[in-house]
Amino acid sequence: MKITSAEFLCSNTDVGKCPSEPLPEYAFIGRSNVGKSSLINMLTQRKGLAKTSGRPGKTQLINHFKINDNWFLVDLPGYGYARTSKKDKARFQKFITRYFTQRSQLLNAFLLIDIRHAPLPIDLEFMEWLNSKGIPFALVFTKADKLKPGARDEAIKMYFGEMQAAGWVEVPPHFVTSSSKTLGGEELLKYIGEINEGFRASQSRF
Ligand SMILES: Nc1nc2c(ncn2[C@@H]2O[C@H](COP(=O)(O)OP(=O)(O)OP(=O)(O)O)[C@@H](O)[C@H]2O)c(=O)[nH]1
Ligand SMILES: [Mg+2]
Repeated sequence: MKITSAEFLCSNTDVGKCPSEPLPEYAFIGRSNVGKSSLINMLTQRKGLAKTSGRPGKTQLINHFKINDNWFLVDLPGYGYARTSKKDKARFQKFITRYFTQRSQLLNAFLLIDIRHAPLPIDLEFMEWLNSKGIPFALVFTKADKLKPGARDEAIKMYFGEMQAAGWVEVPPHFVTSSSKTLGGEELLKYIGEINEGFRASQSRF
């Protein structure tokens, strides 16, 4: 699938105020600084569309981007940033939880993992939580440019080995990306395109 148009629609903390059109939606989540906003810019080929920063904690709101006029990409705040105040952490957790549990058009979450990191408890907990809520998700190993190709495969193998040791019988679909070297976008967009098609086919039956 090709992205031909991408526009920023709105930012907010209230899921009730998110766009009301019943279009398929995909959310990017993961630790602060993992590269969520950069990946949205890479996929849409629009550099400044989502705000990025070298410092963790840049994205603070639920940001909706309308793609090809018929689906949404959503950039969310990261979790796990140690320097966020307790009050802000609780606030983020509240609106992110509401977003995931109430946004019925969310078809798939993409959980981003820095390819250099072994499974971190916070990521595994988040995966378990998504699973418990029945929210489908795929993993995106980001910053692949930081490792040589052979080391990437090894890192992913180790990651899945540890996930299995933590009790995951089936590992989720996964993608390997680099926003700075523009890698992995086509596969990810193909995946979204397939889900979009399934969604539209299921709707046209009624
Ligand atoms: N080398 C490399 N750096 C990257 C890549 N993706 C993002 N970065 C850098 O990582 C930093 C964080 O990127 P963001 O896209 O702002 O990360 P985020 O996950 O949106 O962060 P928060 O909004 O704070 O949660 C920036 O300095 C980016 O330039 C990548 O694929 N490779
Ligand atoms: Mg961000």
